[in-house]
Order: sequence, then structure tokens, then C-alpha cells
Amino acid sequence: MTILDKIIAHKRREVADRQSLVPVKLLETSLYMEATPLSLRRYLLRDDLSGIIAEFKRKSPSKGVINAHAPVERTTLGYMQAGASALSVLTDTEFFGGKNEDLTTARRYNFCPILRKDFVVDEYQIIEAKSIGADAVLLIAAVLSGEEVLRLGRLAKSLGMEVLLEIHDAQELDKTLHPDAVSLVGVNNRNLHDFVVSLDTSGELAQRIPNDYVKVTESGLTSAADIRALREVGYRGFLMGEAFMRHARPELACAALVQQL
Ligand SMILES: O=P(O)(O)OC[C@@H](O)[C@@H](O)c1c[nH]c2ccccc12
Repeated sequence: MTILDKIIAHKRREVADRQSLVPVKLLETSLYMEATPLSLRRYLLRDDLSGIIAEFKRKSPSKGVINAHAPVERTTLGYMQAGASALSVLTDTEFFGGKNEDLTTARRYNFCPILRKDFVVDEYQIIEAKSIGADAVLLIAAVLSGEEVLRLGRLAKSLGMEVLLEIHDAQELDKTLHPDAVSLVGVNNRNLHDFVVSLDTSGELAQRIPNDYVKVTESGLTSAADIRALREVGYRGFLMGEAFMRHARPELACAALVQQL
């Protein structure tokens, strides 16, 4: 059993539990259900912004605790003041130390697209994402069939949210790329089964992703040089977490990097 299998098994139980505690009917009473989401796609295509999707992540299965103290308010607001294009907030508790309230807090402090970073396996989580104030959701091809991506993606779209489809190889891309459901494709440089990180993954897959999708490169990015090199091959979004979060003041690390772009 890989760590990814463990995460997914846990997630299925968690979603079942939560669904009985907070039924969809209750989620639907959230005021955020009526909000019009911001387009991640459009923000990433803006030439006056960096393209950075700055992530709030306290810990991860591969790195353990990254930052236990940084507050969501100051960090996310600081990320945006530093020149990030959008935010990503981990909401998984068990493995990443996040929670739904982190996203809602980020929502209250920022006017920008927010990606809900979690392991989506059920429609319930899509409605939940909308109810906590997310603008976009991540769907991970390594854990979903093509049909599931289509079904979950269409639901997200019907609620006005955009879908970032995460892939790690060409096979996953071919299996799950549905123009109807997906607006952005993210290449995860980290293999979720064994955690090996290589930016070459993004380099190799760039040309295989049709240009109608906004291309995002995820994980293992540490420098302005990484961003410049991947922008050169077609990426418009740069998802970065640890490189910022391992500093006591992640937002200052983000500002320092943006200065170098
Ligand atoms: O901290 P990094 O190496 O900059 O990576 C950020 C982000 O790409 C990573 O957190 C991530 C990418 N895909 C995921 C899926 C689930 C949880 C986390 C992730």
C-alpha cells in the first residue's frame, strides 16, 4: 500500500463521516454557494502578475512538519501583496494539517482565486469546496478514472468553479483530459506514489498538453530560475508551497522570489 492509497482510503471514510454530520442540504445554506467564483485561468494569464499560485501548507507526508506557526491571515495576505496570482490552501487535516476553516479564513482576507487543495473522490467534496469559498478545485488523475473526472469536473463547472487536473505522466493525461470538465492542467513534478521530485517531468509533458488549457507546473519549484525555465516551455502557473512555507515568514520568502523574476 503506497502513501497515496492510504490517503485515499482515509479520505473515503472521512467523507462518509462528514456527509452524515453535515449533509449537502446544510452545505447549501452557506452564503458562498451564491458567490461568483474568480477565474484562476484568467488570473494566471494576466501579464501583470507573476503566475505564482502560493500555497498554504503546514505539513506533508513527504516532509513532515514544514511550518506549524505561520497564521493563515498574515501569510495569505502577504503572499498576495508580494505579487502571487492566486492562492492554494490545503484542507486535508490528517496528512497535511489543514482544515476547511483555513480556506474560509483566506477567503475573508483576500480577493483572488483560491484553489481548494484536497483529495477529491466524491461529489460531496465539490459542493463542500464551493460552500467554504473556493474558486477552483484540484482533481488528481492518479486517483480518478476518466469518467470520475468528467462527472466531478462537470459538477464543479456547474457551480462556477474551475478544475485544475493534476497529472504526472502522459497516460494519466490521455485518460482524463475532458475539455468539458477541465480548464487547467497541472503537472505534478512529485510522484505521489514514491515522492520523487523532478522538474524534468514538467519539461517533458509541456508539449503534450493542448494549448487550450492553461498549463501549471506543481511541486519542487524553489527559484526564479525554475519559473523562468518552465515559462519558456509554456507554463503560465507555478504552484509553490514548501519553498515559502519552510520560512518563519513565508510571505517574505515569496516577496523575495517575486523580486527576482
Ligand atoms: O511544496 P511544493 O513542493 O512547492 O509543492 C506544492 C504543491 O504542488 C503540492 O503541495 C501538491 C501538489 N499536488 C498535490 C496534491 C495533494 C497535496 C499536495 C499537492
